Amino acid sequence: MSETSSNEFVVVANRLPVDLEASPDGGPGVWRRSPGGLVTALEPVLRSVAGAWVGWPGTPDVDLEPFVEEGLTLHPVQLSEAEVTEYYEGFSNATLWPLYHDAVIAPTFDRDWWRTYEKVNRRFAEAAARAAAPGATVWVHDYQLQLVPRMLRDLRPDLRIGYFLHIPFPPTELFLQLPWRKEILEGLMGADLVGFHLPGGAENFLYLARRLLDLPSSPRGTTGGGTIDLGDRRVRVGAYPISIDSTQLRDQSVAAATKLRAKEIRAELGDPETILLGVDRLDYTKGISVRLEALRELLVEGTLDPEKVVMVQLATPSRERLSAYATLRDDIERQVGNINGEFGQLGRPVVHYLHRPVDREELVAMYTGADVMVVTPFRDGMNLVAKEYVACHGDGSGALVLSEFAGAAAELRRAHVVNPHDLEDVKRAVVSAVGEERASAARRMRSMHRHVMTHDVDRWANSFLAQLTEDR
Ligand SMILES: O=P(O)(O)OC[C@H]1O[C@H](O[C@H]2O[C@H](CO)[C@@H](O)[C@H](O)[C@H]2O)[C@H](O)[C@@H](O)[C@@H]1O
Ligand SMILES: Cc1cn([C@@H]2O[C@H](COP(=O)(O)OP(=O)(O)O)[C@@H](O)[C@H]2O)c(=O)[nH]c1=O
Repeated sequence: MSETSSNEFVVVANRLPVDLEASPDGGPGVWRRSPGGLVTALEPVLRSVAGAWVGWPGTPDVDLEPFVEEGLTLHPVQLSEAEVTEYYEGFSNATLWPLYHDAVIAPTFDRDWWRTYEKVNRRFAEAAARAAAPGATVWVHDYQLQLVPRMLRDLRPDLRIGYFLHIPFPPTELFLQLPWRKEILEGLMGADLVGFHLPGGAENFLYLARRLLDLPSSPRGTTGGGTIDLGDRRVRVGAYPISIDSTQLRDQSVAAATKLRAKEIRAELGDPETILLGVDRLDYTKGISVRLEALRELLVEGTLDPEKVVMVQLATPSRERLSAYATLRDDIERQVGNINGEFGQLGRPVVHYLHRPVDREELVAMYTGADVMVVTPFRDGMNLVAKEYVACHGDGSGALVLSEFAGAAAELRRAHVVNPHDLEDVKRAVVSAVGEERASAARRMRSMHRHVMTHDVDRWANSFLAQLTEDR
């Protein structure tokens, strides 16, 4: 243990909240906000307790000392180019990511990738062990680091260790395909508390612990959770649906500057009657192609009028060196081109597509100005975008089309819920969201807004951490 470690609360995640973007001329590089919902959710939580964050700075082969960024102590973990290929792009994002998302594409099982995953998980565990004060609380996050809880406990039995999975925990028959299924479960069993977004994830985990590790559990509460007795200690398991900084978003959405920008955006889009909005990382789990195809068919049939409807699709670049992501980009851009070629006018495309990250201010203005938010993932752990849109519509305006396979659908029940595998269902939901009578649409939105305002990210973190730090 390092003599200087003084952090009472440490978060361990694959990425730091900021990414170092290498400079093409070999200069010092630029720090940018990291992509994805994990950072959106965790950053305000960690800032409020002035904790430390252990993670990869997003660029290979950079050796950095711990540093402080706006009150947060960041502990960079170095990864080589080969480790990025095998641990991050390989085992994390071409094995676990597709397998845990219902095998939407076929997962690859590669023994070298697995060995690198183990090696890198050990490095994260060692970095966390160095960063944590005696008796500290360490919160490990997500599928990239499932072996860390066990490794960290072996190094530092004095710590209290929590683990949270941000993506779905898969149906048991899919998890059973994994050649390293026992090792993963044993890795997670190093935690005092293992958390999932949904009760179904907790139930699947408890079933697999019984079946593969012969560890029976006693049920706890009514949300699929339970307790596994290991003899010398207990592992608690439960569901903790993540959320957003709802108050911050609500307040930002009603600020004069946001309202003005939302109006400007509508004008820049030609003041159409209806703006549909999609906001995603460019990922094959997000179902972007389905909503574009639904739009195309509705235009072909004449159900939607290209003079009156515009769609904005933001697609942040993601995992671009993986072939599945490169192919997806080509496919989406072809679909956008086809719709605009067929239905756009000079200077007035029907689909406005941006393949770059959009900053928070602009994003909130887009949420505020959009009439219908379309969220159609084939599978998604939570989908914070859906909650962010709802937080921005406290006045009852707007409508949400939401896949039943996003974690958020368990809470946002008054959305226009769709099965993204059923194109007719997606079309029906878009039409009903566009055409719904105002008073009825406002009742739906207000009810979802109340839920998001009372179930925010602080509530998520507090409920997890209260359980974690309760007497063992
Ligand atoms: O780090 P990347 O490979 O660029 O990916 C970005 C993040 O994507 C995933 O986010 C998930 O977490 C969200 C918050 O809990 C959740 O709403 C969403 O459904 C998930 O997909 C991934 O789990 C993170 O580790 C990545 O950082
Ligand atoms: C496209 C885009 C998104 N964001 C922010 O990213 C996260 C996305 O979180 P979510 O849970 O919906 O999904 P993943 O974690 O990516 O799987 C959300 O907070 C968005 O506001 C952004 O800031 N800028 C963008 O252009």
